[in-house]
Amino acid sequence: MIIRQCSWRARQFQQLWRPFNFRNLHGQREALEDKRWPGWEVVVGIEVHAQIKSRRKLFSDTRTSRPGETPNAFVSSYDAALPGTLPTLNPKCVELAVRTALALNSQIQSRSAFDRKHYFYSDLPAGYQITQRYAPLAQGGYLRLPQGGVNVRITQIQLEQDTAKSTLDARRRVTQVDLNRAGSGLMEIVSEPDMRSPEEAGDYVRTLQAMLRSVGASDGSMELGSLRCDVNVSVNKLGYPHGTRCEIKNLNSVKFMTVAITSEVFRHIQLLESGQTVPQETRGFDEAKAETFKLRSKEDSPDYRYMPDPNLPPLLLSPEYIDCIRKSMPELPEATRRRLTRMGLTEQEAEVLMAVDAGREVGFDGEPGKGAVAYFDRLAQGRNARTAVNWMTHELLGQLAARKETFSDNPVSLGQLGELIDMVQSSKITGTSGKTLLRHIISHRSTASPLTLAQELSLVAISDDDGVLVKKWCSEAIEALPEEVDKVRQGNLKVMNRLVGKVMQLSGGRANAGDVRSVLGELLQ
Ligand SMILES: Nc1ncnc2c1ncn2[C@@H]1O[C@H](COP(=O)(O)OP(=O)(O)OP(=O)(O)O)[C@@H](O)[C@H]1O
Ligand SMILES: [Mg+2]
Ligand SMILES: [Mg+2]
Repeated sequence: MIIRQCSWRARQFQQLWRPFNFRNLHGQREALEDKRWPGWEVVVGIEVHAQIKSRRKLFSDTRTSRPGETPNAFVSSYDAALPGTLPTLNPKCVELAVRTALALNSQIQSRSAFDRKHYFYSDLPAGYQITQRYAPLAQGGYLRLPQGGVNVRITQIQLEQDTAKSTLDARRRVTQVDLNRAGSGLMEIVSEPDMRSPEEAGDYVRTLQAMLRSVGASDGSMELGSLRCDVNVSVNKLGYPHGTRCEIKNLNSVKFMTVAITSEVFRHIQLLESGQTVPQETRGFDEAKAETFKLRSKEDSPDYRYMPDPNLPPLLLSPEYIDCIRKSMPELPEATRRRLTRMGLTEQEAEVLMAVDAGREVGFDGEPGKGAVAYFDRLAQGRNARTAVNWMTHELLGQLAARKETFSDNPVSLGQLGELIDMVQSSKITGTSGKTLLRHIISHRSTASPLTLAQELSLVAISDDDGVLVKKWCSEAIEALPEEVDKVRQGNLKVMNRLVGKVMQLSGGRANAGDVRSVLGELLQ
């Protein structure tokens, strides 16, 4: 009885401490030595700006645009900051930010508020950006990294406006401004300085990307600019307090981010080892040189003159509203992984489906996008999950990859692949014919039913109840390949595959490989 009580208490204690299980009593992570910089500890904190995947902008009902669309085509008078225009908050943006906060175990504030952050730059028509620096939408929380099981704590999640895009034309000495992006919704997700290596920072961003996509909040693409990271880096001697941070801006891939952190770490160590101090700076990253460069020092940093926005009332969220969103939350990556393996998929197969899913574009305003996991779920309904995953990963994804196409180009409807699998399972067509049929559907972008196509392409399995046809093809194969026959008779059973292949060729892929093997076996005895 006592033992049971103890283990119950231990479990409770463990659960209570789970978010902080890699920390000491001061809430800090235990320092680990890294061979690349012995004696030093690296500290990274990341500010992520994720574009909210909403149809409309944050405070106007103008459509959001993609990079590459006609410049200045999606701009309302509010987005251009014409005098007299007023903001109206888009509830879809709030909903997607709340989903994100729930997924990050963050406390959603029943009252949050909007501030103006002032600075003058060509990409900011109003001269200020509306943000939530002082009373953010959500505070606290953590993201669990699958590799190593580290929890990165979240400081806060705030809603804010995106800026316009300015491009410098050096030859003509002009700056061109495209207001399409101005006023689109962003979430700033600020992490605590909890990461301890460039690789861990990379894991954090990748895990966050997958989470944002799974809840439908953002496309989360660094390459396309829908996810932008400001990375804060500092170093300190092991066991000492954190050093001075430098913030690196404008990194457009996870790979460059890890390279930038590594080079920044060595720069800090070099400064400190030569007896200098690290000045707090904002820095850029030169991809060609793989090193960071100074943009501005802390002293030059602008005074943003924050003030509450007088045109926007506080944002009040009721517990009922938050509960309603909690109940309609899409499945998070960790839960998907668990569910798929419980369905009988190997971890590797689950990873393949989820990696394909992670690369997808999400739907607008939280609508489900065209995901590989959702496709698989419906394909597996009423069918064997293993059969479904084999067809989906090896055949469908395999054939698409061979054509250098991705799952978002997939022309095979769920109905078509389902029917095709059922035809193979009920031996209406052979597995080989099924693959041929799939290749035909993909290459011709055919929308016809697989049964009709199988008839047109003469792929329907032969009705050979007494096995006369199979026997005939087997005898022909034996006659055509005497050398192989000798080898099989001498006990080299691997060569049997060549005979089976020959029969398949003679039958146009319509013979059943199992039947062929047994008939060949009988004839060669
Ligand atoms: N010593 C440190 N080393 C590395 N990162 C740090 C350190 N101290 C703080 N950070 C990180 O720096 C970031 C600070 O972001 P925050 O948005 O609060 O402020 P900011 O960068 O001053 O403002 P802005 O949003 O205008 O860029 C956080 O992600 C935090 O974890
Ligand atoms: Mg910030
Ligand atoms: Mg910052």
